[in-house]
Amino acid sequence: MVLVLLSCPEATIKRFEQRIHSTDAQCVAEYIRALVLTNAISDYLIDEYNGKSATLPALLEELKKRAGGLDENLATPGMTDKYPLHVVMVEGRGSRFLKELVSTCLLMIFFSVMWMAFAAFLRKYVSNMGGMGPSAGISTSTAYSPKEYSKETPAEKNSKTFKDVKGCDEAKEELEEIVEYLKDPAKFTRLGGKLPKGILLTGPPGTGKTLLAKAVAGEAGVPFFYRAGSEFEEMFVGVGARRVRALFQAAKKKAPCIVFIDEIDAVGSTRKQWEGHTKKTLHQLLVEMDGFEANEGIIVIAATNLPEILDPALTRPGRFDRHVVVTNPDVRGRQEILELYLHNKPLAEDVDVKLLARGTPGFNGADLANLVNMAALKAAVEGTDNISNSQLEFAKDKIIMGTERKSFVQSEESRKLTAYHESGHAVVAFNTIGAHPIHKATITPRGSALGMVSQIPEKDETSVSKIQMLARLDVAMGGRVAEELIFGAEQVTTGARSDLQHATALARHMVSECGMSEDVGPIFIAVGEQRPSQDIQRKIDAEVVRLLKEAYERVKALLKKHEAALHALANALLEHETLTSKQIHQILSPFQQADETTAEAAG
Ligand SMILES: Nc1ncnc2c1ncn2[C@@H]1O[C@H](COP(=O)(O)OP(=O)(O)OP(=O)(O)O)[C@@H](O)[C@H]1O
Ligand SMILES: [Zn+2]
Repeated sequence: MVLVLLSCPEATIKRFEQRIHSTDAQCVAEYIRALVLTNAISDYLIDEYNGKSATLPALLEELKKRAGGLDENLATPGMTDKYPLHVVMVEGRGSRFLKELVSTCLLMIFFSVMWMAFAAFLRKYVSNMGGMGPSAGISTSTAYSPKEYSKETPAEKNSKTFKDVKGCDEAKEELEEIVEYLKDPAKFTRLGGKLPKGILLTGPPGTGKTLLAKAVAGEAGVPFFYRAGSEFEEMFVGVGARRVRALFQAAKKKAPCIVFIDEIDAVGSTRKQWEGHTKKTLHQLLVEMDGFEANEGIIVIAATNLPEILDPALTRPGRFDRHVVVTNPDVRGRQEILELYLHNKPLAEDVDVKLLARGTPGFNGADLANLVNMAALKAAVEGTDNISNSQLEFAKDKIIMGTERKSFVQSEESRKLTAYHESGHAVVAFNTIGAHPIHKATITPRGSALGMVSQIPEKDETSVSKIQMLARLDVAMGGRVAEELIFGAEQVTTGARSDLQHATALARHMVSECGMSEDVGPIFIAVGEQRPSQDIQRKIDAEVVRLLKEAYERVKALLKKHEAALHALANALLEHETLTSKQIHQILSPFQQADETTAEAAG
């Protein structure tokens, strides 16, 4: 039942007479009450009685009493506000009307919202096209129009300088000249200087290419226009080209300035030529590059991780003809980057940035920034006043291996097996000439690994000797051999899969790429490239197997000899879970000394 409060008796009358609500007794009563309140009852009665209204006053009196009590003024027009009429709508035709009303309203609202959303989408899309012109009736001031670009003067906002980029001194040196030019183009060209229009920064992701481009703009104090190549990619033909045009129009107004196009391979790759609109975008970019003089004060810097797939048209003289390589930082660079991000953070006494830099080979600038950030978060969560070595180590391991799986329940046998496996790697590394020093061993599961032994090279390696390669093979075998030695050949697990994968790849590399097998000879056969003859392939396979088997045998002999050390280390790992390089040395050194004295005694 729905109760509706109406202060308008006319509506009640109308609705009753249109028979759109129930006609049960209660409703009839309300109808009559409304008739009385509006004085319409008199007309009604006159009609009913064919104009005979003799009985009217009496009847009226009676109805008035029933409808509104005995108030004399009740039927007076204008009193309805004082006496609002409550209409009771009973389930049935009345409620159906209400339902219809509500559903019609809802439908109307739904369609209006849909229409508005569609209109907004259309507006945004069309305006993104970079200006259909006022004839289209849509504003051209979009994120990509020259107007917006010129509003964007990041010279003030972009406070990056060369001080914020570490570990790529050579790249910085090469860009120094550009900074000098941008500071005062007139002076530079007066002295006969000639500059490239376009510079291509190449190198792996996260090495600071974007940062470097920003620093050039920051050093010279000129505006920096940033666009990612993918932003020029659009569904509609011509949109990308228009955006390129808008970008250069804006840049010309702000010269001297830097235009930076990140991931230029998104528009300039040879692999995308079949896509018509990408071709148009690339063409527009070439037109723009050719369209300004080298001394106009615009330097276009583009970045890519994949220079080899770039369309040669882009790298032709007069376009991106200067290439600057930004490499992953070496150990000194890593230390500088770590110091840069750590300098404003409180550090515990035990933090050794140099060691941390040594322990992060392969990390790029972005990884190192991330490492420091993660360690700071960890310190905050643990509520310590400063960042400690263990927090930095935690962050490093997390980046290398994924998150520690502390909640992971491991059976005691599995823990024991992991402890011997990792100790196997460590004991071999400790006793093999050419192996990297051990940095840490742990049996805390992390990512997909149940444990790990990490080694740190003493310095960055540019080339690796055969003896070092063989040592790596041996260390990789250490885990599996220890499992077999302690638990028996039947009990070995799949845990050594990645060790074997690594060892096999290494052996193949030695044989087919580094000329480290006499049988195969000094030949280079890159995987997947020219197919060697079947004869050579057979030899390579045989040599790979031989190297692996020999390593296996060497390690077996070594671990048998050092079995006591293996037990000691495994037990320590089971007890402490993680051992530092110092602890490992303390455990293993006495055994080594004992071996030496027995050897001397025997000799
Ligand atoms: N050499 C470096 N010195 C200082 N910080 C760096 C360096 N390299 C990277 N970073 C940090 O990593 C972040 C990401 O680097 P950036 O975006 O410049 O790398 P990129 O080479 O352009 O990567 P991508 O190729 O993925 O675009 C930077 O904002 C900065 O915090
Ligand atoms: Zn292993």
